[in-house]
Amino acid sequence: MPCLGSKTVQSYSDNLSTLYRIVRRMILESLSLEKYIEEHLSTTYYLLQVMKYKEPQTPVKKLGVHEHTDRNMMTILHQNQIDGLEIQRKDGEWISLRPSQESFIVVIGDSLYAWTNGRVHSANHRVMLSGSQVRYSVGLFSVPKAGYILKTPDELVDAEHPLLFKPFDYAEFLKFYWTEYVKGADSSLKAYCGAL
Ligand SMILES: O=C(O)CCC(=O)C(=O)O
Ligand SMILES: [Fe+2]
Repeated sequence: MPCLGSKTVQSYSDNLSTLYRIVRRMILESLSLEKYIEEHLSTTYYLLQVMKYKEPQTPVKKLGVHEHTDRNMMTILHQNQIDGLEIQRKDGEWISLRPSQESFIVVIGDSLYAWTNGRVHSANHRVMLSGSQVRYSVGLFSVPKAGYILKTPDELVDAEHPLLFKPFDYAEFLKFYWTEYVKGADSSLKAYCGAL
């Protein structure tokens, strides 16, 4: 990747985090949970990650990133014009995304899925590569700060929607995740603090 320079990276992250805050506000407003907006924004930090996928030199699709859900709150992705991201629908079918050059893709993570008691879905996704061009993508990962307890608001829990996850500290969950992951055990958020 060409050298971006720290100023460019900083202003890019600033703009993306503004977009993040807009989307987050829209989600909370759609759930009538505006009162939590400030709390959420002040307990979130951002990680900007640049990913480079080598050209696979094959017409047959090759795995770039294994299927997964993001564990954090929300991820905003942008790619160069080389496609590869695939999202799994709830019925199991995989969809290849063809975003325009101006598009940003919002991926909901398990933490927001848990906090909203399943109201927003953290979709399984993966990267599949083909062709002879290098793929770059940039992701802004919004992450809950250590020590902040993510607790599903009472407004989202009722007889029809029983509590899915007990309150959790994301940093503690990550410790659990990596410990279980290396053992090959179930390291999902459900295994850590599932309430059902
Ligand atoms: O490169 C992409 O488009 C997606 C990468 C991704 O899903 C991730 O880093 O979590
Ligand atoms: Fe991801």
